[in-house]
Amino acid sequence: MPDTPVPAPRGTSDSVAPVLEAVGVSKHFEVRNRGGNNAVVRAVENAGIALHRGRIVALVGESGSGKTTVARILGRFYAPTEGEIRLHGRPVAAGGIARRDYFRKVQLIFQDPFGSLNSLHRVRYTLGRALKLHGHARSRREVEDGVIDLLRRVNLTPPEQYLDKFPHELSGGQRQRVVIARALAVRPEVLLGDEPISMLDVSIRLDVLNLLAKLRDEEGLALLYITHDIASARYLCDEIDVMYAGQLVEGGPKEAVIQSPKHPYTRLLLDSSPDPGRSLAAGSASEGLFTATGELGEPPDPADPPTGCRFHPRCPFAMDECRESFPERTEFPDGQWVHCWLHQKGRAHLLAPAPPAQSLKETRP
Ligand SMILES: Nc1ncnc2c1ncn2[C@@H]1O[C@H](COP(=O)(O)OP(=O)(O)OP(=O)(O)O)[C@@H](O)[C@H]1O
Repeated sequence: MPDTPVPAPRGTSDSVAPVLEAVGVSKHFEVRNRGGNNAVVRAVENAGIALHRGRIVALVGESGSGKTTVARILGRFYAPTEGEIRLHGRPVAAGGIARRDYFRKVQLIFQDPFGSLNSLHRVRYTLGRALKLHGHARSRREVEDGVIDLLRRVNLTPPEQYLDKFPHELSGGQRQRVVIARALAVRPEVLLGDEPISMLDVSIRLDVLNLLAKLRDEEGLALLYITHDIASARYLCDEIDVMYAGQLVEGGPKEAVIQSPKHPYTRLLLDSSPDPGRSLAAGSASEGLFTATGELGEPPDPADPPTGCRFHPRCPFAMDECRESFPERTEFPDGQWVHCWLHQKGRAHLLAPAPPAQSLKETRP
């Protein structure tokens, strides 16, 4: 993996209105627990996320933190229990925007390229059908040209080599490119990628990340990139949002979040991954820092989450306030933000990193 991350386009997300936005969304699932009683899984609580043209937001968090649920709410697979989704500022719920129109603008890419494609259909049919369904090609010639163009855009070249392949004749990375091409056939403005590289061979992950970067830079797509892996988030994204047990705890420009985390949970994540470049190159995302639960402890049960800030039982700085209520958002001039009582109570200095052992020795009298 190269050292240099893909450069972010100029401008900040604050300067323009978001294409797609989740505003104060919660998702509660009603389930039956092991004892046969009704329970409510509080998968996402009052989350806000904004996706802008030509920018990629990473949503990171350990397994079960609610990332997929956020993507499914944004993709209109789930209706939020509370809050709303806005496309170009217009609420989408209750007839605001027809589902078909919505799916023309917003496409979701799943983790599993194997399960996402119909094994009985050749690439030509899969992509051609998507073009026809959305009215972007009619005649045989238009469909053929459109399919070839899509294959080129996802770097499956020469395209003729892929037209008549079945999914099982493609590698995992090629299949994921076909999945992305099918999403592009719709001409969306937003792509929601739910761990789009985690099931791919390590050797081809970087290619798919670079393809997503190209779609951002050259086509101005707004992207949500869901991952366990901070290394790939740092490589690809412009912003990183951190989710813990259904609550978005921190976010902002990626380097600000990585260099100067403002939430103890983000700090723990980063401390568990001293070299964020390593986990992408070394193996699967699940081998990265988020499964190092020995260090991070167990996440809470979403059917019985802790009160207040859900991180407080694992937080070394927990105060009474943390148990009582979830803090307001603290904003910083560079666009970084955090929900943490340390900042509300003037105790953020506790988060400052300890000086390295060497410099301690040097300054000792
Ligand atoms: N349809 C559902 N019914 C009941 N509970 C659900 C449903 N979907 C998700 N959950 C629960 O909501 C919580 C958040 O799940 P979600 O899949 O969004 O997390 P995640 O961060 O994407 O995890 P992973 O990284 O493992 O995919 C989990 O406790 C999960 O079990």
